[in-house]
Amino acid sequence: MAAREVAQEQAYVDTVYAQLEKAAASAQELAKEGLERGRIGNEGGLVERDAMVYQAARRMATLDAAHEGLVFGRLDLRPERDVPPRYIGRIGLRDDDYDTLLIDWRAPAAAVFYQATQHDPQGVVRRRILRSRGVTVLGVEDDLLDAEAETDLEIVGEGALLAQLSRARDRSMHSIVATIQAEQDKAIRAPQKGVVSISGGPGTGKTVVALHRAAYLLYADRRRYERGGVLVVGPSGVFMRYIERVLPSLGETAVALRSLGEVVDGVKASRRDDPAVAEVKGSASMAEVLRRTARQAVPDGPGEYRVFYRDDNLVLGRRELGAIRRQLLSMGLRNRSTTKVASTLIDALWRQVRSERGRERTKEDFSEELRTRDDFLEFAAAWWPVLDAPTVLGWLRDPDLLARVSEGVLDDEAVRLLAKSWGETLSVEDVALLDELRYLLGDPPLVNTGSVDDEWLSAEDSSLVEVTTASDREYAGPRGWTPPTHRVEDDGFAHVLVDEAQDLTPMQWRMLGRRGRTATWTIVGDAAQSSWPVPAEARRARAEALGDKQVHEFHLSTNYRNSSEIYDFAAAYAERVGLDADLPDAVRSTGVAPAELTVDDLEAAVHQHLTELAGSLEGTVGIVVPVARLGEVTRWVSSWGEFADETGTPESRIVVLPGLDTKGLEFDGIVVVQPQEIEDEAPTGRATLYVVYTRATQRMVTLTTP
Ligand SMILES: Nc1ncnc2c1ncn2[C@@H]1O[C@H](COP(=O)(O)OP(=O)(O)OP(=O)(O)O)[C@@H](O)[C@H]1O
Repeated sequence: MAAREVAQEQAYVDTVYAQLEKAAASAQELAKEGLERGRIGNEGGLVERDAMVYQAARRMATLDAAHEGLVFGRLDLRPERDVPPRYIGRIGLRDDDYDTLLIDWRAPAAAVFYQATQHDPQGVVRRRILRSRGVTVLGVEDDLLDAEAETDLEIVGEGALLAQLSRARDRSMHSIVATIQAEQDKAIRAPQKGVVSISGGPGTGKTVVALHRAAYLLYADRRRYERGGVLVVGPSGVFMRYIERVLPSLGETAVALRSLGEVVDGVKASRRDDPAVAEVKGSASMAEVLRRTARQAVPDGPGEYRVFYRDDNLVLGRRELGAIRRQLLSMGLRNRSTTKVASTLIDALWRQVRSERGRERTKEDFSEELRTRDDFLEFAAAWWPVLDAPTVLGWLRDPDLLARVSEGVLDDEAVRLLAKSWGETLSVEDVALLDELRYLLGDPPLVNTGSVDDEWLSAEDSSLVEVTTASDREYAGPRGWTPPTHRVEDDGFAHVLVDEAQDLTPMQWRMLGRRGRTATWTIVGDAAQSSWPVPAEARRARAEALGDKQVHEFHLSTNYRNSSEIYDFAAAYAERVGLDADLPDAVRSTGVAPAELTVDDLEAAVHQHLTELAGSLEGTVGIVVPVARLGEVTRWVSSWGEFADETGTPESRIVVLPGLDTKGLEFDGIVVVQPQEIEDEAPTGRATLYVVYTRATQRMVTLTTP
């Protein structure tokens, strides 16, 4: 019976793929036609070409992405409705007569696929999930939702969800379109306005649900979100690589995926400060410290200007210059005031002109003379240069300046920690400080480029070689969307999605808030997994970032990641150490409890258990270590030749990583090395260890020396 059902579905799926081929061919045709238009050689042709090539590229990207597992669902409704079965897929497709062949999973007509339950079947008799590889249907799994309906439908399989959850994990997250659960679907399709806040314990699908929500929004209001951009922010580069395939696999690329170290356009940081330093740099007090810093005189700038004018010796010394600086700062952002510097200095100098010969001339004469003097112009430029944020952040390396701007805001210990924290490269925590300074300083005034723009647009100019088209830029890679410039005015997005939000520092909330002033938001987090030690301060910063937007709360209550044995162990730990954890139900059991072992020889034990897990599990294995042991354990593992092919790259099956870096990730097997040390490493070490204990899908071993 099962084989017969599969064969029937295969016939339908074949029809859909044939239509997909046709759609792809017509998209290519459109691209070709567009390029032809570009050759006509007038501006209209170019614009049309860009629009057509862009549309075609978007269509092709969507069609390409949808290829794998294109058709994944079928709904049979009650017979009295007398409608043919509905097929649900990654994209929508119509046949040549414009009849629906496949419904996009995000379309209203597909909602019932996710929301119908036995308790409330909503007219659905049978929900069927098709399991495929490439274009081949491998099997079907059915749910009978309405046993009373009179039909001759066959029921096959025993639950697509459990089959999906038991699969071996690789290093990337996968889309869950086929098995989205009803409570998850509600969050995905939540009203677009304001803020959707999704909470839930470990493994409840917060991340994957949030990403499907981004895809849903792009579907529901493509114009708005594609134009304004969707920003997805996660804790680390490793995490962003883990999730980066989900949206493209749903056909969506108009999304900027950024880790917290990459939120500021053009900046990339991955180094993390020590927890104690991170606490200082992340605290809201830093906003005041930076405000004062951005008002300081340029540290190596000139301290005096002298000029002899007719009979007068005119001098601007430190005190006068300080007053002029404050006056300029009161007039607007520092960089924006560059245009007012010369005239303000001239005003101050003119007030010193007292001699008769000096006063014979007008102020305009005086001004004109100064503006042609090289020494004056050089002085003005050096005294009030256009400042970029990294330069000003660098001022804080000077202990005297740091002490001056921190006075009364940071305590001595915080100042000491900051003073020795600055490294060769920016840390993740520095990025939010940098962003704060960008806004305090302002963009420099735009230089007038005259008629350059007009020249660029001239299609007659045969020397004009176009390097990229809009579609090249958008579809260049998985992290597609970028703002048009690095200027603060282009920082805003139409939607901001924050994952692992419980870890954001107040300064990071400020940074994101500036990107989402007019945006809708999705915020995802679990307070018990927080590694930020001052939650009340972060809550205030979050509220400020969101302003008066309405917040819609959603809660997820089932853990789909961990086996129940592993999650019971983690939950018992959370209770024992007093974490106020949101404890979901874990639905899948393996019959294998985690092993807590005390060992004499740590290296030999890691080797033994890694060998065992890597041998018995098909998917990924993580070795989680205290930060202080990262180098040592990494050396061990790379010296064991048998794992050489499976370690060493970001895609490897076996990875060694510190506790904090496991946030958001999952592995089939986990070896936890010295859990007590992980707990003791930071004030929030218990939350970190709880995160570590909730990463494994199948097996977990903890190793402790006596
Ligand atoms: N409806 C579903 N069908 C299939 N798999 C699912 C479903 N919901 C969640 N999962 C899987 O459960 C795992 C956990 O999901 P996810 O990482 O999104 O959880 P999370 O709540 O963000 O976890 P954490 O807070 O612990 O990082 C993933 O492998 C995800 O694919």
